[in-house]
Amino acid sequence: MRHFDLVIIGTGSGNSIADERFAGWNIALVEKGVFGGTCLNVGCIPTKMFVHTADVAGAPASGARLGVDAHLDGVRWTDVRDRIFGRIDPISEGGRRWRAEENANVTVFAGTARFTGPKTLDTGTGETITADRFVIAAGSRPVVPEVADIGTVGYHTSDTVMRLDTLPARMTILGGGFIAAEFAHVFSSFGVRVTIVGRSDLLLRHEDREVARRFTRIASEKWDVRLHRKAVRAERVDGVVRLHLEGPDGAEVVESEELLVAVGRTPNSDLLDLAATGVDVRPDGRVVVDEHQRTSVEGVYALGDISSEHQLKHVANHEARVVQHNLLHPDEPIASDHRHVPSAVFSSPQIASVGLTEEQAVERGLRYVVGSQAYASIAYGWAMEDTTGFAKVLADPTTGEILGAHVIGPQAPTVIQPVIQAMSFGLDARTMARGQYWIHPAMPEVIENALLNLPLH
Ligand SMILES: Cc1cc2nc3c(=O)[nH]c(=O)nc-3n(C[C@H](O)[C@H](O)[C@H](O)COP(=O)(O)OP(=O)(O)OC[C@H]3O[C@@H](n4cnc5c(N)ncnc54)[C@H](O)[C@@H]3O)c2cc1C
Ligand SMILES: NC(=O)c1ccc[n+]([C@@H]2O[C@H](COP(=O)([O-])OP(=O)(O)OC[C@H]3O[C@@H](n4cnc5c(N)ncnc54)[C@H](O)[C@@H]3O)[C@@H](O)[C@H]2O)c1
Repeated sequence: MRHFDLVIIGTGSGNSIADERFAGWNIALVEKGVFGGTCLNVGCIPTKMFVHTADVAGAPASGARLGVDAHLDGVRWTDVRDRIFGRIDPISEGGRRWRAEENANVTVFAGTARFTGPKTLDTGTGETITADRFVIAAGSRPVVPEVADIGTVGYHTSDTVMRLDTLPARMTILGGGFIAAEFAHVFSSFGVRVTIVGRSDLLLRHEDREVARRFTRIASEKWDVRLHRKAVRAERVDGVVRLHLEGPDGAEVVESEELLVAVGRTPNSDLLDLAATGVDVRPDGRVVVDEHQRTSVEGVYALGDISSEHQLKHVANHEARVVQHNLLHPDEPIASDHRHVPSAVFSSPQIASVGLTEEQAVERGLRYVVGSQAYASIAYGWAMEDTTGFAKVLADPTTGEILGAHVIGPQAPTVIQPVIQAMSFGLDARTMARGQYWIHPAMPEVIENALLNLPLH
């Protein structure tokens, strides 16, 4: 049985660990799918390439009210798709080849890994290996809900929907979270009629409620948004998917050519037989790790979607850097910093968030004040004639410590970054607002004004 210094399971964020400092280590990489993981192949990167294209496709429609009459002649779907994956696929293949052929100390196994004993791994290629150390970076996969006959209709998930052969006339999206919001924007901008079916009362319900309400209202004006619905059965009749729902008004059916399932992602821990090596797993499937990303077994680390409460690439990258350090310096381990994890939804409008929502501040019994600012009342937002965007900041009324920030509107993921910086480095709201120049008339003035509007003592 071959023995390695280190085995890394998953080539998403795990693939970044083995840099030149590991040149003297004998390393195995095990990957069951496409090299490079979710973000590169089916996640952040292609979705944002589609989102940018959708923003361009949507621009003519928004020009008329500013006096610019433009017309969208069409979207060449297969050209868009092939341009995007024509750029992505070679990166994935190049990364695989580099590891497999040019890294003398790395062996790549193309198989589904599974533990068969303590620090003993079946690589799924016919070879079982052992190692002193393991990194479990096997990510997550889309959940498919229990809806009768859903398996028979040829539904899509985010793994497959970006490679459709043709654009459907209509698309039903089951789920009301990140993926639903982003793909609704993409496909509707390309001319697809979108219906979103959600279980709860709001889209993006984990966002600050005011933001989720605003987004749900805007979404309902563009898309057919059906909330408080339970999908009970699916069927495909003459090429049309019929999704049977139960809702406040009883039974109803939504018809479309394609169904996209986007109801969350589950950690891939169940594929790994982790009990065989003694690694503890939570009831929700996440691998248990401490602040140093160490699992319950000495020398075995986990990172990213398989262990984190945040299924976000910047978190997985951060944790990979922590694991990298701790592998090299096990006696001086560093801890992951999960204090202020931001996130963004690249829909239309865009949303960004960091820290506590108002609901979380209430739940925790914290004293807080809110400063809000509409985009319409800062110069650039006014110039754009934006009518729906706003930023809100939550702070401690006495110390001015920033507790959270939520932005919905143009460039939200960029506009929020100074608040992430302030929170990370302990800058209070007053100092942040007054202690620096804010370029006039730039979009971050929406943050400056939200800070100035905080009723601090
Ligand atoms: C559509 C979509 C859009 C997204 N957009 C964003 C975004 O804009 N911003 C953001 O921050 N995050 C985004 N995310 C989330 C982000 O992609 C993930 O949080 C991140 O990629 C997780 O990285 P990871 O390394 O933990 O897992 P992954 O990148 O998923 O890597 C895990 C790898 O392990 C492999 N694997 C699994 N099981 C086994 C096994 N048993 N044996 C061998 N190999 C195995 C998998 O094939 C996979 O390649 C998006 C996700 C999706 C689905
Ligand atoms: N921009 C980004 O950072 C980005 C983009 C896409 C995905 N992601 C990551 O990927 C994860 C998965 O995305 P997602 O949108 O699938 O999950 P999500 O957790 O964001 O949203 C899932 C939604 O589906 C709803 N739902 C669950 N079961 C349902 C059912 N049976 N019927 C109808 N609705 C149901 C939930 O209430 C929730 O609103 C996200 O949580 C996020 O961490 C991030």
